[in-house]
Amino acid sequence: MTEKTREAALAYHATSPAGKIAIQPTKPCNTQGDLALAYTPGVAEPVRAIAASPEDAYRYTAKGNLVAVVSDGTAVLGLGNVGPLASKPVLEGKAVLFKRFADIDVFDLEIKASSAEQFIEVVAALEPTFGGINLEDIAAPACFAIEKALSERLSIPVFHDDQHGTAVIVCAGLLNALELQGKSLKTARIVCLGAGAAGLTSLHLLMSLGAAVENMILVDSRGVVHSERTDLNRYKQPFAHTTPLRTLAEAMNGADVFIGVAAADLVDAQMIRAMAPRPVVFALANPVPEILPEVAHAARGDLVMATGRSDYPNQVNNVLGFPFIFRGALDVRARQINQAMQLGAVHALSALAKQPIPREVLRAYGLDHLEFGPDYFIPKPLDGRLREWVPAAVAAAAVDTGVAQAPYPAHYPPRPAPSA
Ligand SMILES: NC(=O)C1=CN([C@@H]2O[C@H](COP(=O)(O)OP(=O)(O)OC[C@H]3O[C@@H](n4cnc5c(N)ncnc54)[C@H](OP(=O)(O)O)[C@@H]3O)[C@@H](O)[C@H]2O)C=CC1
Ligand SMILES: CC(=O)C(=O)O
Ligand SMILES: [Mg+2]
Repeated sequence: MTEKTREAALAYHATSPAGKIAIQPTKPCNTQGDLALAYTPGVAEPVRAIAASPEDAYRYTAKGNLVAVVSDGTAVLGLGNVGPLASKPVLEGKAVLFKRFADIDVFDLEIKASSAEQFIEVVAALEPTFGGINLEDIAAPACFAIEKALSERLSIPVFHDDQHGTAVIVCAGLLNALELQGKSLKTARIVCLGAGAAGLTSLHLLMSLGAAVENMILVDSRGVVHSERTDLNRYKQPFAHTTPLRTLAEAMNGADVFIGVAAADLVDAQMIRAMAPRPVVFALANPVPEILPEVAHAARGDLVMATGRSDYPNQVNNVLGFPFIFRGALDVRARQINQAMQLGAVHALSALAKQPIPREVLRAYGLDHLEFGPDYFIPKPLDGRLREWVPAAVAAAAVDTGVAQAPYPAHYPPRPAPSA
């Protein structure tokens, strides 16, 4: 990051009021009469109603449109375990995006927990407050057990954004990028650098779309994940093949796809040159990718590329997922966000990228023209059509798979065909 950008980012956050989000009332509270409704004695009426019928919480409180964005600060972007307090700008950022893109209200909750069990207890105890839980920036492997325990205990959706949000966008982006390169997901040789929340879950969702585990090479901080390693946790083990490959450089030789969800500057031009013809390079670590686009493009002219950032073309980032996936899930009161709902989002995103781009989207990005191609194979976050396309696909899949507790909303676009 340049010194100028660093200063601009700090000034942006420090401008009064500090931070990025505030809470505001939704009902008038200006007169004695308003006060008597908002607070005592009037407030006792919804209290009585909810005590008698818990479902009424969705009618009389903000619960149904309120999501907790929760972190323990153990894997904040690619900056590592910086702790819960330092995760607050990221969580406030997620809150802004939930509100800006999907009109969902958020409390950001930075939890100082001494163990995964304590973290689970704290979050589980918050269930009455929220319509859904978005776990954020919790390191693997603890994130897998935390999400599983909370999903089993709670009857509201629990969604680890870095796992499933990222996986949805990686899949949507990769389907389109491979199409542009004339390659198939079934036969593509995929190298994934990063065997944590984002990496492992992206590989699993890619497999549900037809990618073959035998074509995947997983790489972590100790090199290639292979069958002779004795240090692998149970989440990495399914990807441990018998192979002579040991280093990232060896793994990249002949690869069709590189997915980087690890840390900054781990890939060099030589590795990119060693990939197969017409490769796909997703360097998704934030804030600094595994390789910068200018370096990768200089290495060869036949690649298509994405990063996780807003300042390059093709932003493969979970911002395209979590606001819209939760919008669809909340609107049908889904009990969970299952794989069918995630795949609904994948197909909606990849299809939307092939539609002509409205003028207001071009304007927001200062562009005259853009069409489906190497510089545009995933929708842009400021595209207002995301708010229609993705929630509709997610809500339809929730209804079809029986996890919705409310019907497909009447104000949504006409129902898309059931997801495959
Ligand atoms: N663009 C997007 O939308 C998203 C991007 N990300 C980015 O992906 C990265 C990982 O996030 P997440 O999965 O949540 O984090 P985790 O902590 O769960 O996983 C990090 C993984 O990266 C590996 N790793 C870390 N440093 C290195 C290194 N120097 N060389 C090789 N591997 C390394 C770790 O290896 P080991 O297992 O050996 O410890 C681990 O497997 C971050 O940079 C984050 O910003 C994450 C989510 C969304
Ligand atoms: C985008 C995001 O969630 C991350 O980098 O962690
Ligand atoms: Mg994250």
